[in-house]
Amino acid sequence: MSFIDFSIIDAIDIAIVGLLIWQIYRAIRGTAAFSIFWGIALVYLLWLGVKIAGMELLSVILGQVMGVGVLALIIVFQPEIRRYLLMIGSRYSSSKGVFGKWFKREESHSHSIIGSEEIAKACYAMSTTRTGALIAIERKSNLDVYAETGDIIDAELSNRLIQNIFFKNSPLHDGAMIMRDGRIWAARCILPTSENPNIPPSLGLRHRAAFGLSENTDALLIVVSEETGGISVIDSGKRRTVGSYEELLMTLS
Ligand SMILES: Nc1ncnc2c1ncn2[C@@H]1O[C@H](COP(=O)(O)OP(=O)(O)OP(=O)(O)O)[C@@H](O)[C@H]1O
Repeated sequence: MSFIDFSIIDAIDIAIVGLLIWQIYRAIRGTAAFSIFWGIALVYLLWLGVKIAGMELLSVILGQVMGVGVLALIIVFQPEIRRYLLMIGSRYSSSKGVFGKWFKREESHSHSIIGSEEIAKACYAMSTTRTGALIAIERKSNLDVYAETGDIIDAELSNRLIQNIFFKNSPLHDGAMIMRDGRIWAARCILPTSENPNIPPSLGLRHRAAFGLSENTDALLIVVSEETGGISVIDSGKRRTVGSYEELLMTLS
């Protein structure tokens, strides 16, 4: 009986396959790729059914379709695969290699943010005018994959330029601004939204996007609420509200 042969290796094997399927599901749910994935899964099930039923000709044809299907899958899912691999890379890469994950956060906290004064001035000004803003400051995790979703600016950091970007009528105001090495790297970027059920329902998509990036990377996020003018700093998935310019400057320095 095959059940008697069931070993710990088989259990690990099944667990890894389950985890892979779960990760694929998470990566593609809500996208057009999800429907394609289901289509292919159905063809695969049909192929298994046909094989069990002993229908030789159909089984050979569907087998060929499945063989070519793997290649077709890679082509169809190319953008998703690329985004996912980049996401994994940016999450786990650091100068310390694989183990960097455990060290980088602590290390990041000990460094002050370059240009913190200009950022704090801009955020405080936007808070008083209730201008919504979302700023992601890159640390060790590479944010290229997110910067690519928007427009690369690579401009010198200045209080006025930040305000100009988030000014309501500016074509760049929507989405997030990404900062790298003390420069404004990109604007109008789309960040992954968090699905954490513990985020207060009063916080909308801007805040959820900040939580989402913070959960996936070690970036420091600043959110200025358009609704309340409140400033939040989100770091390692934890939000801290900041009441004054001095407090924000202290948090960033
Ligand atoms: N995934 C995302 N990535 C980047 N920016 C986003 C994302 N989703 C929403 N935003 C930004 O957030 C804005 C909508 O914010 P929304 O009002 O839903 O959020 P909020 O957290 O309630 O913030 P506020 O307090 O400013 O209203 C959008 O116009 C867009 O600029």
